[in-house]
Amino acid sequence: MSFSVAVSGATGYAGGEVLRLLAQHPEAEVRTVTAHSSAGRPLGEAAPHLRSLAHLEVRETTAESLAGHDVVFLALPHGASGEIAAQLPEGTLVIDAGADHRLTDQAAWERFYGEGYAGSWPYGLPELLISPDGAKQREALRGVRRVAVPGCYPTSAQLALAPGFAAGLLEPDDVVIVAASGLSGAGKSLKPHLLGAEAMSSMSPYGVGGVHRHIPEMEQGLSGAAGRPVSVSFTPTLAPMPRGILTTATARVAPGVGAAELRAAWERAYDAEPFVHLLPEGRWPATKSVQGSNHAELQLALDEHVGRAIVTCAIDNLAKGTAGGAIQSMNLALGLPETTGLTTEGLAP
Ligand SMILES: NC(=O)C1=CN([C@@H]2O[C@H](COP(=O)(O)OP(=O)(O)OC[C@H]3O[C@@H](n4cnc5c(N)ncnc54)[C@H](OP(=O)(O)O)[C@@H]3O)[C@@H](O)[C@H]2O)C=CC1
Ligand SMILES: CC(=O)N[C@@H](CCC(=O)OP(=O)(O)O)C(=O)O
Repeated sequence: MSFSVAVSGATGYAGGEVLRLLAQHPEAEVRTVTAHSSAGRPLGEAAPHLRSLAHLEVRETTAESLAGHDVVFLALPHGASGEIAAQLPEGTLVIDAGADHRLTDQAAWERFYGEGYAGSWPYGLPELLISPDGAKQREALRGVRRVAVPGCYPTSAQLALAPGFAAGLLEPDDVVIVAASGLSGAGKSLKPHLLGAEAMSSMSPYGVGGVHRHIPEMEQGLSGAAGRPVSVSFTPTLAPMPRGILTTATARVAPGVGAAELRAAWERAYDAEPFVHLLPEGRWPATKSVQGSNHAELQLALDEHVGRAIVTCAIDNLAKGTAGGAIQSMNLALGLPETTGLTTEGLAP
């Protein structure tokens, strides 16, 4: 059985990666691609790497152009997907790569995004531990017709720390997360600080001081895992690479927690997961190993000097951090094997 699919924001980085993965998905048939300023042009002009889909004409993003498909992916700027999603039939599976439907707390959404809260949808991170009893988000995605795909930083941060919170091993009030992202995380539109001359051979922080919009999303997920409020200090940095996120997340361990107990919690959480793995001791995550794949690599250590767990996680921001996670959720929603059309193999060198 194959499913008809429309992808909006098809000429952007997130939409383009959704299309690259759909082109290799055995059950998906991409019928429609939509965007905005490139409407009326062949997709191949904006996305020459998508050879098998290059002939499709990009259409304007409207409820009419997206109608009549089994699955619609929205990869639009923040604020644009809430409005269009409200016009799509309830029976259509709508998967939003943007932030419009990620947060359950309206006040938090408005604080970071402004007006236009559109309600929350099932959160598309199947491996996320959602309570101290070991339940995962996966079950909440089976058969749904709406999915909010997580932000790329929150994907890595929550995968990094949720096992420790669910197991009661980490203190909730002293969590520090620093992450480096490849430049594609900022999207395709022109931004002066992302010009090659500014961003190559250089690293710099941005969104410093508790102002990045991914903070409430991280706190929402980690609080669920912990069963009590978790507060997060988060600092993003830009790294001179096209793709990839390397997150370093640290938290104080509860009194008496040792290294073996920490390791066992992460092993228990992820040993049976197809796309999230704790590396063997002594090996550390690298963005290169996960490039182009739906894989998240983790490693951890106990810094006994300061009593902190240090957890690192590498993902591809466009794959597991967006499009891969979106397709994994699509598979669950449609009742397909969760791994269909996805890979754990990265690119080397
Ligand atoms: N880049 C990333 O790593 C991640 C991105 N996301 C999310 O995915 C979404 C898209 O991001 P990204 O691909 O990076 O952005 P891009 O800037 O690369 O692409 C934006 C896309 O949206 C289209 N577009 C712009 N304005 C409108 C509009 N008013 N109506 C319809 N279409 C419009 C553009 O079309 P055109 O070019 O024709 O104007 C383009 O196809 C965002 O919500 C982002 O938060 C989520 C996780 C990670
Ligand atoms: C490098 C960079 O600029 N990254 C983006 C995050 C991209 C992403 O995943 O987030 P959304 O889906 O919430 O847009 C940022 O910090 O705003």
